[in-house]
Amino acid sequence: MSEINLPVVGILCDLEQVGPHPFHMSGNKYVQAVIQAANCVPILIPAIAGQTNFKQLLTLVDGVLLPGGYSMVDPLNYQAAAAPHETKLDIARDQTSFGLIKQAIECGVPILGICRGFQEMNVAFGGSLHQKLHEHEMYQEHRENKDLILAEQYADSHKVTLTPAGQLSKIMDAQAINVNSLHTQGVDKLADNLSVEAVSEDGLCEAFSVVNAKAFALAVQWHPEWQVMDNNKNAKLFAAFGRACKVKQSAKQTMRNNHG
Ligand SMILES: N[C@@H](CCC(=O)NCCCC(=O)O)C(=O)O
Repeated sequence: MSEINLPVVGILCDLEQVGPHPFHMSGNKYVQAVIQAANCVPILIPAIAGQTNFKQLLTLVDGVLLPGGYSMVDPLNYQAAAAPHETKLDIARDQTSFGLIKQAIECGVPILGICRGFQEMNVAFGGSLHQKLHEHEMYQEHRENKDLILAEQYADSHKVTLTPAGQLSKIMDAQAINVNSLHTQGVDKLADNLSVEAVSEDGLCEAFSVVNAKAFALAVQWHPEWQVMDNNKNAKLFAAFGRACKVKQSAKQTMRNNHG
């Protein structure tokens, strides 16, 4: 019988076409990481953009997880040229994410961004992305080889150096870690209110925190949810996120007790 008073984490969905119908969905590895590594209860947040009252929705959760996703963040969101027509986009997720991010930071709700979620947080605060890192000679290959089995796609791919005395370095108790890499887009201009927490060997920003955030507000370009319980550094990241969600839950309970 699981504990009955665990914090609740909202996981943002993709809006994906399955046959003739659009579905709101997210990957099981994110759900499992919230359960096993953050010790929280996962619920899914539909990508309904303008139909969402973000303030009301955030009263229902103690934390927000922005997971990865195969679609690209629409470059029109950061005033870049329109993506080629064959690009897989998810406008509904983009718009829902941007609203969630800003409201979560405003309300001091812990937020963890992963891969696409990391990119969304940068864009939400006015940053921009390289649309195709592999077309820039300064960057190494950051995409996965989709011909390989999943375990090889999500295997460690390169090293990142953690910002000394940064939040991530403290959480992970490390100066550098090896990470997997499954992304086409990457940070170009980092938003002004974000602080670098990790950098790849080629200089690409791979993690950041929100400056002066009221609560946990971190994002990473890699996939810490992948077999998280077998990776003690990534497990520490989710555990820190879970602890922050527990603090938020307790604060909300205190508020309810004091105000009826
Ligand atoms: N589409 C973006 C982000 C890449 C990303 O999130 N990949 C993982 C998708 C599958 C998963 O959730 O593990 C880009 O390519 O930059």
